[in-house]
Amino acid sequence: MSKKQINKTNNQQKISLISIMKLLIVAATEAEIAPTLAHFDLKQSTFIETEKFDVLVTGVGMIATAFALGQKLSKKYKLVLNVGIAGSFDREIELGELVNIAQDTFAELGAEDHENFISLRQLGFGENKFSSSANTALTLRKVQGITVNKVHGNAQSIEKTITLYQPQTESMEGAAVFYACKQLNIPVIQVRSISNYVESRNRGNWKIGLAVKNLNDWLINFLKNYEL
Ligand SMILES: O=C(O)c1cccc(C(=O)CC[C@H]2O[C@@H](n3cnc4c(=O)[nH]cnc43)[C@H](O)[C@@H]2O)c1
Repeated sequence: MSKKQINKTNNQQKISLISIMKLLIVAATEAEIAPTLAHFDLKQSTFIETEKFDVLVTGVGMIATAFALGQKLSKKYKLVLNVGIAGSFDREIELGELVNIAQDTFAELGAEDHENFISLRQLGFGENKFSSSANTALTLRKVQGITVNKVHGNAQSIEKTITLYQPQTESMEGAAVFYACKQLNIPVIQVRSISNYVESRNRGNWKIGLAVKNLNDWLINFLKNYEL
């Protein structure tokens, strides 16, 4: 075989290896990852492919996330990284702090029983709590999250949710990403930047700009150091 043919074969092998070992970044909105896309000179789109990683922008909420992952998640990804902003129940976590969501629970899946709530698990319909599963070493605070359809903004419902789950954070997608990755046995991590406290709704208190900046500073650094 000539030197040229050997190089060609090696390049083909490299390309096929890359295509089966990629990282998939999952975010709900383009706004949450816009600085990272700009940094790597990537055009905004709902699905972006690069040599090292792909980016999937799902839309907000569990249904949009499940649909988008149903379309794009496959065994060619060796790791899924769910990123975004989130609310915190825990006042020890500062606004703008990044957290590693170690466990995430579908908080609203179940049945009301008068004043009480019966979880999906208690009803006997399967698990409602899912875990981050990657070995990737992250030096971020590990927290327990919940995933909701309806962002909390009422003192009474916040109290009930704290009693039920003792959560530290909430998002609208995390548990759906963990669930999809578990179905395909793909390692997954979720990193969120805290934009607001979970409290009686006061949008003026949210620090979205700070949370998005800190998230993207971290993500750009992670991607620069990420090896296939
Ligand atoms: O208004 C903006 O400029 C803006 C920029 C980037 C993102 C947003 C969002 O509203 C993102 C929605 C996204 O945020 C998560 N999130 C944030 N706080 C909470 C919360 O307290 N409870 C639940 N989810 C929260 C959620 O995952 C949404 O997908 C706006």
